[in-house]
Amino acid sequence: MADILTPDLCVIGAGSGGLAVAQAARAYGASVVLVEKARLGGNALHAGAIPARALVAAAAHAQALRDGAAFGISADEPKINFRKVHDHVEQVITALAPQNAAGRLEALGVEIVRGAARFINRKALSVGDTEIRARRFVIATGARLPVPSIPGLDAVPYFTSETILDNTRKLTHLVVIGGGAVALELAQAYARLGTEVTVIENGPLLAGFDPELAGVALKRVAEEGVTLRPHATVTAIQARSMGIGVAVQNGEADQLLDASHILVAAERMPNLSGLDLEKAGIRMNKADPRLLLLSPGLKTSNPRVYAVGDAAGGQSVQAAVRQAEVIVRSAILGTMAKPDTLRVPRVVSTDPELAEIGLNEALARTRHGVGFRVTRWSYADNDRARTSRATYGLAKLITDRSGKILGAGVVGPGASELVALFSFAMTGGLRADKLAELVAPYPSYAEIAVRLGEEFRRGEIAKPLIRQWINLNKLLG
Ligand SMILES: Cc1cc2nc3c(=O)[nH]c(=O)nc-3n(C[C@H](O)[C@H](O)[C@H](O)COP(=O)(O)OP(=O)(O)OC[C@H]3O[C@@H](n4cnc5c(N)ncnc54)[C@H](O)[C@@H]3O)c2cc1C
Ligand SMILES: NC(=O)c1ccc[n+]([C@@H]2O[C@H](COP(=O)([O-])OP(=O)(O)OC[C@H]3O[C@@H](n4cnc5c(N)ncnc54)[C@H](O)[C@@H]3O)[C@@H](O)[C@H]2O)c1
Repeated sequence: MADILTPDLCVIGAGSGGLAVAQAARAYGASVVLVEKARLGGNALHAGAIPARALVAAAAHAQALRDGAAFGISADEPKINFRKVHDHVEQVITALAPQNAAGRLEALGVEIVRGAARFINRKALSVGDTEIRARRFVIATGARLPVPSIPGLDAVPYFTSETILDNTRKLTHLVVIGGGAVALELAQAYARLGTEVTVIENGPLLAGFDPELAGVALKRVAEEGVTLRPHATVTAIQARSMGIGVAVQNGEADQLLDASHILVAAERMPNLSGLDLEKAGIRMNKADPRLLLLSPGLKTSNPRVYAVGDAAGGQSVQAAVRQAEVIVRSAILGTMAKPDTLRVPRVVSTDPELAEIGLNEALARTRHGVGFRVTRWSYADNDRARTSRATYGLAKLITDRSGKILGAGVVGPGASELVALFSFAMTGGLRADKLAELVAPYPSYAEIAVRLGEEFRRGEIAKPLIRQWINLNKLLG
């Protein structure tokens, strides 16, 4: 070994999670070594959130032209130049890359080591000729997409939810395997860019999201021409001289689709291969051996080693960033905490956007039985939505009987911004009726939060005890 480094903290992986840990640890004055085998910035910058959002934005422009007639603006069917759409996506990545550039991180005092890390024992890992003996380690190696075992899939070329973001060609008929957040937003984006799209999902579409809210998003995706097949199975894939045959079973019925391309957008799993975890005494979860065995505070079975982000089973940038704070406090200050996963917003970037925080109705029913209230407000009753003809949206506020906000869900324009507002209210411990005191610009989507507060209050006033109190006050003059 040529070099031996002995930092306070060694972070493996420079994606959203690893970068958040490294920067927070430097803020506490800890010495940090960051190991990265590919590009700084990880999935979100190069093959996830950012390129996907940029593609969705390009597709929204195409759709706006089609939807213009209702606003008195007519245009021909948009002409899509896929090469230029891809250039736009690349330009967005290039513009954001300096935030994660080596120079910026080094200026913060983070030492970067290039290469693939692997543990050599419980207290050290190696990267090429460099040995790193750190006081604490953080596995921030992200996720990978295991290929579903579908007969014939290995014999045809296919995109994954990451590689499709590099595509520069028009696709004729894209068959999407998977019906989660990533699948649906890419399906709608490709349909808007002129591709015929069929989504095949084993179970329900957008599983885990409030079905009433998800239904609003899915209805619009289907109305725009995406064929949605929930509870369907791809049974076989056949290479043909022209295109790809996809055999689908949906209940009793069998169907053979003519696809030009396939997108695999099934679950991503922690990327832990090549780390030699057993040499560090790091064990896997018995219930699901694809996952690490982790304490609530994200420590592995080796107390020197933590995991963050997708490697720890998180599935979003915001989840990784929340976990990073908890890990750094534990590793540097020795405090015990655990990330509150429910406080992390869950978002689907379809149009309309879908966003949830905290408990949704189904989770509230499981945890609180009948001891909770759902307050709704429709975008049809919001003046800003009327001006944009976006009246199909819906917001739901979930509270306990005393008005404590347990969660919120929104489907409609600006859903993720609105959910950020509810997140702030929950963090500040504001009760639902306090939302009525928010002074929102007029007309704005933020007024939906105010209306939910007023609606909640109206429900309270209707309670017999409160009515009696009001009447008593009247009698007292
Ligand atoms: C298409 C798509 C769209 C998405 N959209 C969103 C979105 O809009 N919002 C959102 O919040 N999330 C979104 N996500 C999820 C989000 O991108 C990830 O949750 C997030 O990037 C995870 O960050 P991470 O740091 O855990 O992992 P990553 O960003 O994957 O970083 C892991 C890093 O570790 C490196 N690495 C791996 N093994 C080693 C090793 N042995 N040695 C050294 N380095 C190693 C990798 O090269 C990589 O750079 C999306 C995902 C996809 C696929
Ligand atoms: N805007 C955002 O913040 C944003 C955007 C995208 C994704 N994300 C995050 O990424 C997470 C992961 O999303 P995802 O969509 O990649 O994964 P997911 O796990 O939510 O969905 C994968 C789907 O594929 C299905 N599937 C698996 N194998 C299949 C097969 N052989 N045939 C048919 N269907 C199959 C599963 O049943 C599942 O519904 C989300 O939960 C979300 O937190 C966030």
